[in-house]
Amino acid sequence: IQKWQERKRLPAGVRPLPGPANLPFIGRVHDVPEKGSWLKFYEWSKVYGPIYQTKMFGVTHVWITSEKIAQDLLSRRANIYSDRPLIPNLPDNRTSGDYLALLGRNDIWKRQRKLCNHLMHTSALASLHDYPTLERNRFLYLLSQSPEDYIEYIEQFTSRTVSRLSWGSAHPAPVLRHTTFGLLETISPSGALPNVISFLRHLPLALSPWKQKEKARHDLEDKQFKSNVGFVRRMMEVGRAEPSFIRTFLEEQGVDTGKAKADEEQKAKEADEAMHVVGLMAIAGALTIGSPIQSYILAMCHYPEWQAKLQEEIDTQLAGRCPMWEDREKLPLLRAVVKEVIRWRPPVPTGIPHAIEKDDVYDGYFIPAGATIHALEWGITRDETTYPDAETFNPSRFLLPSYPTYRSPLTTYPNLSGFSQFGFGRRTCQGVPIVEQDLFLTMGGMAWAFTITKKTDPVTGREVAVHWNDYTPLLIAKPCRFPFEAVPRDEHKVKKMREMYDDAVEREEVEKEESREERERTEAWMVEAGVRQKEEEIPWQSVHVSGVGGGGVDDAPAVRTGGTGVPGVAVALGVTVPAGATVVSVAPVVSVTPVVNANVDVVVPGPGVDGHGHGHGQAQVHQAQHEHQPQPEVPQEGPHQELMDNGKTEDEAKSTSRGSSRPASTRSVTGSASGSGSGSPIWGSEPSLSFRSSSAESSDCEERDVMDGKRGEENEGQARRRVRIKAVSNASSTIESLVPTTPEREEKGLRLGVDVREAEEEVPGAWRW
Ligand code: HEM
Repeated sequence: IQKWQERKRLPAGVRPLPGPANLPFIGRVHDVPEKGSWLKFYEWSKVYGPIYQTKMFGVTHVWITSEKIAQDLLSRRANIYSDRPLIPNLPDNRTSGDYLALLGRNDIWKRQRKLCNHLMHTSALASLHDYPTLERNRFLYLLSQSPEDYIEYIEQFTSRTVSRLSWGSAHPAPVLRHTTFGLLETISPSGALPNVISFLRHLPLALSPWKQKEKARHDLEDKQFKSNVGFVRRMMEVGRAEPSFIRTFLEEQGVDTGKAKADEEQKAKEADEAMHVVGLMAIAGALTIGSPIQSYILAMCHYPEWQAKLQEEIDTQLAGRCPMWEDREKLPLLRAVVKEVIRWRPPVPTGIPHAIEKDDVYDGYFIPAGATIHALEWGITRDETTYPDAETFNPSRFLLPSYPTYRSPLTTYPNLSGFSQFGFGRRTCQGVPIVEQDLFLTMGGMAWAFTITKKTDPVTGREVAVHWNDYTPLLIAKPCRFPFEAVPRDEHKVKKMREMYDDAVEREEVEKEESREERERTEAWMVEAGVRQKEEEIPWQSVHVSGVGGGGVDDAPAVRTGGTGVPGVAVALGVTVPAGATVVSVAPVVSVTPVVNANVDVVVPGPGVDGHGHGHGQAQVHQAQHEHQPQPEVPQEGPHQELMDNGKTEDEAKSTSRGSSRPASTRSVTGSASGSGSGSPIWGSEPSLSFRSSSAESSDCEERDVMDGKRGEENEGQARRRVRIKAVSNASSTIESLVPTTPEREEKGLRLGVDVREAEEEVPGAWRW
């Protein structure tokens, strides 16, 4: 019947679009893999041509793999091709006004897009207030300290930068990350079943796990957005608001009252709408930009020759300086690399779909009203007429006149403006200035600071394989974790990175204090939403530091003088201690109960403890009773229950880790929550307890994991860094006398030592805001 109806709709002489034969009702759903769906759609384009259709549960999907056709339809016929389809798992997406990018073509969308455009333009004129540089400087140093945590640091970079742009502060970044990735799941075809089996959307809330999850996520997001705007207002009142999209809006709207009530109501409505527009901009920034940053590292592993050329350009043009945004005219190759990374591995490979509002005919083919139109970005970037030898990463295509994509002058081109990867027509991406600056600075900064290479297996001496195209399956695709080395290029850069980081951290001090109220509030919401565990439920870890020498007690003077880290305490923190860092963290004495968990970074202390009879330290990791735990002052960026969440039973997790400290070099080895570590060395070149038990190739590559800390290496990495461990010495009284309890510490419930936060701020890699 459906086929007959469709044929009846066809105007005379017009053909239906080609495409694979459809099964009744489900169409071709079964053919589309969950992972890399764009590869399948691209494969079909090789069979059916650059515009073809598929059916899925009665909906017509049109796939376009030619930039020209995408322009012809989505840009030149924008009056009928600018709507958005309904997202079954977010059924009010076209009308609610919460997410501008998902709105239908209606007045709300027009109004919001105008505002978004204005805010973006204003901010771009002020060079985004240098926020990307500030965060880039922080990012480079963190990456240098722990390259294996690159995903975490990249996500921090993108979410913190866009939080600053949106609300003038980085404090909303952790919650933004959580709610944003939840939204990505909600709207992605592979993220929620109703998006594929659309009738599931009719299930009532009580019966729909997808609706329940989305509601909880949305509630949290709403509270957070309101809190963020409240924060900006509060700062404006005292004249301390940093520049931001919201501040621009509120300033222009005029914060003065004394107007007619109707005006005030109208203003409140407008402010509410602006809150959502800015929220969406933050979401878009937090979601997307991490993809090309990660793809850059992947590209450098496979194309070292381009990295060498890029380094040469930076070195010669900037005389050893780290690239700044003002240098862009001088660095065409860097701009070409940025563009080529996006072309080579499109961050939104399936595109964001449009919907057509009226029947249309293109090149003799019928496109029915209501069809979902996909500009398949993956296919568009593989069009050999525009991008010869498309599979190869080749920035030359934007720099040499022999290529179709060359454009002069090279002081301006290549750039990202008008690039197909940011969409078409009236729905084009509004965030290009942010993307351009973020990518220029991070990729340029990485090329300046590090040589990225594949790893070498220390046993076989062979290169460790790196995948080419194993990407996450959601709408925004990111490369699955892969191993690599990021070797600082010289000592000067190491020093410089530290200075840049210190400056960035210093700048944040005041801001942290000012946003304390909001941070505490959002922390409580995260707990309420189950993203974090309640403080009293957290299985606090305590580290029993015993033995002589480098084991801890003998190093107590370091605590007193604020000198180099104490080995035992360093273990307790779970972070690498850079030589000379002040690492002091002695938490209250808690009863030391059966040994349970050894999930910590093990730090071989650096200079400064050499003189303390190193080699005899033992670290035993215990689970503490937690009757009298102090409340932490600093909220964490992610869930902190992961330590005990690695799928291990308590028995499995029981372990005692012992070892001898190795002096001199500062070296981090990770210990695992599982395994019987008893009596085996945890320090040394071959740790018996390896946190990263799975190989990079077998890494779990689900986006969700990254945020929830449930599975996958990424989360293990986060857990390792975020867990709060309390140190207790078997000679605690000695330490207590060396580090007297202050009234302030007493108040916090801390009997001993300097609180953990102090050390965390000192040491990169610990959790932070
Ligand atoms: C690498 C990063 C990014 C990529 C690849 C990207 C790509 C895209 C794409 C493909 C679209 C859909 C265009 C269409 O429907 O034809 C889009 C829409 C949009 N993007 Fe981006 N984007 C990125 C970053 C950003 C950022 C940082 C912002 C922050 C302001 C942003 C804001 C938006 C908005 C507001 C829309 C919706 C426009 C509308 O529906 O009217 N994007 N983006």
